Amino acid sequence: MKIKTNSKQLKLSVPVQEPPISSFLTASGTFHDGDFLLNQNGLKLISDEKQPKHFDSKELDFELTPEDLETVKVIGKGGGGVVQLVRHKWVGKFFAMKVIQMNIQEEVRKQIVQELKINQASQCPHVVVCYHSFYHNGAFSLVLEYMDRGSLGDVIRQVKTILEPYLAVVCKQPERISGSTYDYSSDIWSLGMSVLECAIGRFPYLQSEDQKDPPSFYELLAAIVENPPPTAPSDQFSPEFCSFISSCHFQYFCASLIEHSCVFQSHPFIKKFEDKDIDLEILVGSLEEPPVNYPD
Ligand SMILES: Nc1ncnc2c1ncn2[C@@H]1O[C@H](COP(=O)(O)OP(=O)(O)OP(=O)(O)O)[C@@H](O)[C@H]1O
Repeated sequence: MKIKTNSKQLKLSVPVQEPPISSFLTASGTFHDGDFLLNQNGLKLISDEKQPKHFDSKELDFELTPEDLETVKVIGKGGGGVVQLVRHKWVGKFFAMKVIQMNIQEEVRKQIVQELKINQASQCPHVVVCYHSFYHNGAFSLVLEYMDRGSLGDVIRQVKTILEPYLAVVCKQPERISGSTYDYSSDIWSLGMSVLECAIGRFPYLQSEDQKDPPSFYELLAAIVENPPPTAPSDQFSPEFCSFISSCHFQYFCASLIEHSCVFQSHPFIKKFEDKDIDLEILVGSLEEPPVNYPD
């Protein structure tokens, strides 16, 4: 007898085969990924000449090991892990320590390694300094410059919206990070969305001002795919600002044009306040609450 089968019903999803632990962790507890080595002594990069290059504590004139740090309190939580306020036991200096649990999934590990490499290599004065990083007891720890006002998100929670002149200065600073060869179209799109959120005081993909909870991942995905990209309301914002937000979308959807990008270098919105000497300290000074993460 011949049984008729529906080929669709026979589809099986095969679980992704993750590489064995030994492919990224040595027996002595050193995490490795290509030329990247990380353990409780810190980070090393093996150059082409196979000479390990040690990364010493950036800009610090004292030693920094995990044992030198004591936790004061937890100050934040992000997608990647928990952020603690820590104090150097002997010197008394405060740091923010981001602790990310090692993930067995290769893709997530690659992202963590990428973040660690970028943090380590960054020399930009507008990027939070990563003084040191460790891998210990199954977790990555990044010892970061402590920002006593928290993140831009923490500032918006207090001021609700940020005025255009300050946003222009903030945008001008990411420009300095990226330089003229910046070509991450999705990050340009994210910048546009973040700046718009700061300006209107709510997540741009929310349906209305009453909807306080951010959408779920799938709601967001559907909104991005099905709707035109959010724009700045032209009756509330300058033509330059509205054009800047639209340009960020445009750059994203026309990635090939990125090379010739004029978004950061010469966009009228960025240039508009250039000679006005806008000081972000005035924005920070206007916050009513004391520094959110200040030690008790
Ligand atoms: N260097 C820092 N100084 C002071 N507070 C910080 C510092 N870094 C992070 N925080 C606090 O911890 C919170 C979480 O930060 P974290 O970088 O883990 O996540 P995120 O950037 O908000 O999101 P994601 O993990 O998705 O990137 C921030 O919102 C902020 O309040």
